[in-house]
Amino acid sequence: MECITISQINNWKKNKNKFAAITAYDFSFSKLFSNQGIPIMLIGDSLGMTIQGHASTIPVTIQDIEYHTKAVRKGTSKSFLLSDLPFMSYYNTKEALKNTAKIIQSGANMIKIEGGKWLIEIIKELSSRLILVCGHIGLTPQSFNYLSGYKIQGKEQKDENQLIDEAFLLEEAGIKMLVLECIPEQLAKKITKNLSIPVIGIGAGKYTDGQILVMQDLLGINQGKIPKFAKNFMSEGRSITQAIQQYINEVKTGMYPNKKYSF
Ligand SMILES: Nc1nc(=O)c2c([nH]1)NC[C@@H]1CN(c3ccc(C(=O)N[C@@H](CCC(=O)O)C(=O)O)cc3)CN21
Ligand SMILES: CC(C)C(=O)C(=O)O
Ligand SMILES: [Mg+2]
Repeated sequence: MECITISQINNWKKNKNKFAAITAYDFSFSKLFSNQGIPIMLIGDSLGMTIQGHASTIPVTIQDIEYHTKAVRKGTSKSFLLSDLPFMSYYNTKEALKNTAKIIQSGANMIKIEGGKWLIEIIKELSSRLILVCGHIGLTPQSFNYLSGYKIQGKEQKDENQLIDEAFLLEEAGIKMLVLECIPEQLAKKITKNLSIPVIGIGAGKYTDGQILVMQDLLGINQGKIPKFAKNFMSEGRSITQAIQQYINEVKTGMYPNKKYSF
């Protein structure tokens, strides 16, 4: 089966076809999500919390992401796979290149890195070598300590301006996709409209080109603190496949995320 490509994803943005992405960490769920028509799966460093039971994503290693990326790739030849580079695995260009190689060789189509301005040179190097890079700004969980917890970002005018500037800078440096996490809906709308690359939101309201959720949140498996934006699609007695269909449908029609799940 042919794999979804970045040019297809670009077309979805152009044609205003909203798309639903989901995190996946293993073979079984990868196969199920892919068979249900999920076009993009993220091997997220959230696995440090959802799979390993840590209190943050900080302990996740490049070996962990390699292992899970390989498992997820075994489950699908169709879905576009995006893998996080974990904490401190891209602190300079050399480390970023070395660790990107491991992840792409494990089966990822694109890598994702968290941060703004400081990443410019690294993104330029990676994209000049024709690596697909996804940015991630707003709430960046790898900066959990610096941010004093998992909180909404971009609420003050100056933070809003900084996020807009960073989004432009990252696009200019060469990212081909951007994740916006936990920011006000109107700010995400502005950024999405003004970038030519696809923007995926989580807790960023309904105007982004795509949505992503952590699989344990949308399948009601998360027994800890549930973020405001996370919707349990397993309610009303649905099966897992029905829940995934419901999620895809609600994203495509703009039903999710409504006000209740946005900032
Ligand atoms: N299961 C799970 N779901 C996630 O979405 C997720 C992870 N794990 N781990 C990595 C990060 C951490 N994330 C989080 C975690 C908590 C909140 C949270 O509780 N936020 C408050 C915001 C409070 C505010 O500033 O208004 C909320 O009520 O949603 C948000 C994102 C998102 N990611
Ligand atoms: C929440 C998403 C965007 C992520 O980075 C992860 O799952 O690690
Ligand atoms: Mg992540």
